[in-house]
Parts: sequence; C-alpha cells; structure tokens
Amino acid sequence: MPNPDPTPRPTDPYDALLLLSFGGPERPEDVVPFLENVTRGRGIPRERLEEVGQHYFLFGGRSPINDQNKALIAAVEKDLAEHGLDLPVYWGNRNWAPFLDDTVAQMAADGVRRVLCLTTSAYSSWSSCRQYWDNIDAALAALPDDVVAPQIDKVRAYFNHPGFVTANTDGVLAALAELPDDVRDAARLVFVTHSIPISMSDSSGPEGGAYVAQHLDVAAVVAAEVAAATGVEHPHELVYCSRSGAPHIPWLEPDVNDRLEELAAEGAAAVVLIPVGFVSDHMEVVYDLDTEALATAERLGLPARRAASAGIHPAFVGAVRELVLERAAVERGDAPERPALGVRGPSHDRCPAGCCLGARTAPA
Ligand SMILES: CC1=C(CCC(=O)O)c2cc3nc(cc4[nH]c(cc5[nH]c(cc1n2)c(C)c5CCC(=O)O)c(CCC(=O)O)c4C)C(CCC(=O)O)=C3C
Ligand SMILES: [Fe+2]
Repeated sequence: MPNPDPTPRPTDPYDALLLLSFGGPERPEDVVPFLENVTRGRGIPRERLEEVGQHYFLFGGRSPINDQNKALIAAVEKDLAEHGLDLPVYWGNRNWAPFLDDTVAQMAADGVRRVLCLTTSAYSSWSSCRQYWDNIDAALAALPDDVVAPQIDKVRAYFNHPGFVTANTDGVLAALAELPDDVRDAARLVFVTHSIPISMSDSSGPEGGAYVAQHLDVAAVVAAEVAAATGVEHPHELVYCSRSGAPHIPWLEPDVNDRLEELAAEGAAAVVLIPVGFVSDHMEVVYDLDTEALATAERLGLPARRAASAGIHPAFVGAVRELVLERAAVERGDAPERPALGVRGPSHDRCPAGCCLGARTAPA
C-alpha cells in the first residue's frame, strides 16, 4: 500500500509482517501426513517416527503450536494497534496448514510488496534459520509467472533481544517460586534446547558454532538476571532434548534425561528446566520436558519445575514490535539502536554467504 504522505511511517518500507512457524497437526488424522512433511528427505528412521507419532496421539493428535501461534498473532496485532502501527500480520507454516506457499500467494494477491518475516525460532542453524529461508524461496518460486512476488526479509536471530531474555527470566523466577522452600536456593538452572546433528551445529551461523554459542550466551544472561532478582547464584548449564536421526550420527549432548540422572547422583537438590531454545510451549516442551523429563526427575526423587517459554509474555510481544521497527529503520537507511544482551552483540540482518551451510539460494 503506497504511502501518499512523504514522511515515512515507522513500519515503512514494510507493508506486512509474516509469522513463519513449524506447524503441527490439529487432529489424529493429521499426525502421519504432518510427520511425513517434516521428515521428507531427512533420513529419519521409521521407529523414531512411530515413537514421535505416539507423543502426538497421547495429546489427542493435536499439537498446541498452532493455537499458540494464533495467540501470538492476536497479541502482536493488539500491541501494534496500541502503538498506532498499521501493519497486517500474516501466518504461514513449514509443515502444516496454513502452509507458507498459500500465505505467500495470498500476500501477493493482496498487493503486499515488502514483507518482514519473524520465525518462531530465535537462533542460527540450518534447521532454525536457513531451512526457513529455503521454505521462503520455494514459496516465492511457486508463484505463478503473472504475479508480482513480494520481497521478503527476515528478522535477525533474536535470542539475545532484551524482551526475549526478560520473558525467559520471568519464567525461571516463577518456576523457582513453585519449588519447595527448602530446596529453592540450591536449585540448578538447566537450560534446554532442541538437539541437532553436530555437523549442523558446527556449521551454524557465519563462522560456525553459533547455535551452541548463542544458547550459552543467553543462558548466562538469564542466570545473571535471576541472580540479580533473587540474590542467589544458581549454577546453570545447557542440555538438549528431542534427539532424532539415525543412531550412528552424532547429535548435541547431553540429553536432558541423562543429565538429570547425573545431577541426582551428584546430590543436586532441585532443578528448573528452562526451554530457552523454544518460543512457545509446543509438543517438544509438553512431551519431551513435561511428560518425559519431569517423569525422569520424579523417578529420581529430584524436585523439578519447568519454566514457561516466551509465549505471549508482554516483554516478548513488545520485542516483536521493537524488532520490526528496528529493521524497518535499517531498511530506510537509518542506524537504529539494535539492542542485544550478552557478549555476542546483535545478529546480522542478512545472512552472509555461507551462513548455516552455504548461501541462501536465490528464488528461481
Ligand atoms: C532446531 C530445531 C527446532 C527449534 C527451532 C524451530 O522451532 O524451528 C525444532 C522445532 C520443532 N520441531 C518440531 C517437531 C519435529 N521436529 C522433528 C525433527 C527435527 N527437528 C530438528 C531441529 C529442530 N526442531 C531436526 C534437526 C530434526 C530432524 C529432521 C531434520 O533433519 O530436519 C520431527 C520429526 C520427528 C523427529 O525426528 O523427532 C518433528 C515432529 C516442532 C513442532 C512441535 C509441535 O508440533 O508442537 C518444533 C517447533
Ligand atoms: Fe524439530
């Protein structure tokens, strides 16, 4: 929508925000086709797929992720409106309806020309960044020839944005408050993210190794904020969940369940599990952590609570707006502040060549 007023609006040059997510099944009949979409060409053993299908069936064949994305969009729309910003929000997924291809076609039909995309993934790696670029390129390439393709940019990796950090810190503080009084101060902070193959981890970001380094950076910041708020230094560490793939291919370790065993053996008093690698409490959180890891802790007699992920925490919703305004200013040629906590500084706006395994392939 061209702006007749020469004074740029704070969201210019963008005329839409696109939430790009993973997608999840809505009904039992969706589970198998969803898993086929996720794992097409990825070499995941059949036994693993059957096992993961059971996780979904245990929850009635319905992932919480779509409802969580709807709630995030509603919260972002409300927040944008409250700040006098007029930017339509679209939603598309990699693996389930609404599919990104359809959303991109809809945006083109609506006359949208410049899109800023926010993924529900805050970190760098092929799986969490570049694969979403591949999905965007495929959706653009699928547009009919007579349609003007929108230009799509992607928000920087936002793991260290103050709003994302605050949301996670608040989650830890609430979980600590739920622990029994006599073990609270001795609780260990166990940050959890999705395991990925070590080769994918090694090639993440422009220089490699970004996936783990980003998580360690944000974990240290959250732990410091928790210490500042409580006056207690809780030891913290990073572990992994949801390992997949063939057994002979190495993935990031330790697995959260294995680490809980060790912590119990070491005599740890309590743990808080912090799903910092995830943006909402979707299936990897409600199954892998709440169902499996909390059961492990219970069996070990280890008091444990799970912290909420960012979800629709107001600080995270505000961070989405700030990231949009920041990037819009960059694209207008301004030099806005690019807030980032920790030691790594703000991530790049455009993935350099070779980022997360080779340059982004240009749309056909
Ligand atoms: C880094 C990362 C994130 C975080 C960033 C982001 O959010 O994007 C993430 C999120 C998610 N992963 C999810 C689900 C699944 N991931 C799978 C498989 C895989 N994930 C991988 C990595 C990641 N995954 C990888 C390297 C594989 C192996 C296959 C491959 O090499 O590509 C499989 C197949 C079965 C299995 O093998 O487990 C499923 C079902 C859901 C949906 C949850 C819901 O439904 O609520 C979400 C949000
Ligand atoms: Fe995954």
